[in-house]
Amino acid sequence: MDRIHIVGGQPLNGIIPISGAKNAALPLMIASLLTGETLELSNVPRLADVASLLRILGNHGVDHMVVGKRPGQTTEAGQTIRLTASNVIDTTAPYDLVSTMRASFWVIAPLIARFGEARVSLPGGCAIGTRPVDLLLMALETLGATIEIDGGYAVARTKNGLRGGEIKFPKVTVGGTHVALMAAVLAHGTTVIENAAREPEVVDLAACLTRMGARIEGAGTPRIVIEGVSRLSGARHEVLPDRIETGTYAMAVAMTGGDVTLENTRADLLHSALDILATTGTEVTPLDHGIRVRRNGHGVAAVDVTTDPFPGFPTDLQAQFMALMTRAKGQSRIRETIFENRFMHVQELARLGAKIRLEGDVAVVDGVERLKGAPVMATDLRASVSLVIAGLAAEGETQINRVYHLDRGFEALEAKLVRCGAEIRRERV
Ligand SMILES: CC(=O)N[C@H]1[C@@H](OP(=O)(O)OP(=O)(O)OC[C@H]2O[C@@H](n3ccc(=O)[nH]c3=O)[C@H](O)[C@@H]2O)O[C@H](CO)[C@@H](O)[C@@H]1O
Ligand SMILES: C=C(OP(=O)(O)O)C(=O)O
Repeated sequence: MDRIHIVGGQPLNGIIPISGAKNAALPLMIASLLTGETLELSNVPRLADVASLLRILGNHGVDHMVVGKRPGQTTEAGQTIRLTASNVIDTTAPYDLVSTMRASFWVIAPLIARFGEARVSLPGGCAIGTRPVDLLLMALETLGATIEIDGGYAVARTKNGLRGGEIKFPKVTVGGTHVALMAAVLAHGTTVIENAAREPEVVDLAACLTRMGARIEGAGTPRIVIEGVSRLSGARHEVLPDRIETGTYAMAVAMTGGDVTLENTRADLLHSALDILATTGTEVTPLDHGIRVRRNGHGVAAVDVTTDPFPGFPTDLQAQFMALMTRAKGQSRIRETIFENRFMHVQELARLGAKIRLEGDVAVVDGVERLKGAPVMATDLRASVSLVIAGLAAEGETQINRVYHLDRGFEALEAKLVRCGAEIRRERV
């Protein structure tokens, strides 16, 4: 298993290109199952999760083609992938493929909507809580699917197709909203989703589905109304920038000091995180095609944070923000409200000298003057990158083990950081 070595202490200066969003690309790829025509997605990030999902879609019979580079295109440009589900041969998504990744479970929605049946293994994904799928299944049942759990699989069936209905989510769920949307676009009649997730990735999926001929209103608000259509067509769609990658590098610059322009991204995708970052004393300037992040000389102020569904502070940036707070001046309280077990980075940050104590769903971080490099273990995707951020500021060498988690969500992490002056390298073990 690969290891990452970081020698901390260098400020970051330069340009970091931001990739397409993993959490948008995955549901968009899954949406290709809704039509027999070709869906062309551009700005798709080169990530392990994308490769895993291509395997899952391939198993259903979806053909894919990665389009070659165009003249003038840099290596930083995301890939363009054409997906064609004209010949779906299998509506089962098997355990060994689905268990590595949460989003793969969402294939259940287009499969039941278009083919009237789906047999999908219960999912895996980052071990940050129990992560049930009851609300996803409730949404499908509301639209008329019958569901049973059989041998670790969710088996969904419908005799005469899905029917529109009123789906009321008792809590905000991103996956639930994606599933409800993908099922409702091909259902007979009108579906209303109440308490829908407002995340930009939901809006991106709705935009793509609309291009494919779906009739959707209200995406980005808590109430989405979908008028089912009998068929969808192919379309071209560009995956939106990754707001979590954007926030991660912004926090890295706040941690090390320096001056970095994050290119091909949008400040409006992560206002709450950027506002919090500005309160820590980091200069954040939205630009036309990116965001400039600067911190020179002054230290980082301690700020309290509570994670919340969009537009609140994202849980997927909580670990990175905690890394930043380990060196803040004073005490910060970080409350995690989305996942019950998303503090696995705490004990690893402690190896670097961080002072953090847990009080239920709150991590109390007392900023220390300096961190010292040590061997640490990556436990999940965002926890892993929080260790990278801490390592970039720690004295001496930090060695991060189990980095395959990072490869699920961060494209060319080392290359992007090295170009800005970081001393970071991967050891192939
Ligand atoms: C691939 C992807 O896009 N993953 C993101 C997605 O995960 P994911 O879609 O899994 O997260 P959800 O928004 O569904 O989860 C929110 C909360 O609802 C709970 N819940 C969810 C479904 C359900 O059927 N029952 C239930 O109780 C979850 O356990 C959690 O406590 O949104 C999360 C919250 O922004 C992010 O951290 C993940 O990065
Ligand atoms: C938790 C995440 O991914 P997944 O939902 O795939 O586990 C994440 O992207 O931070």
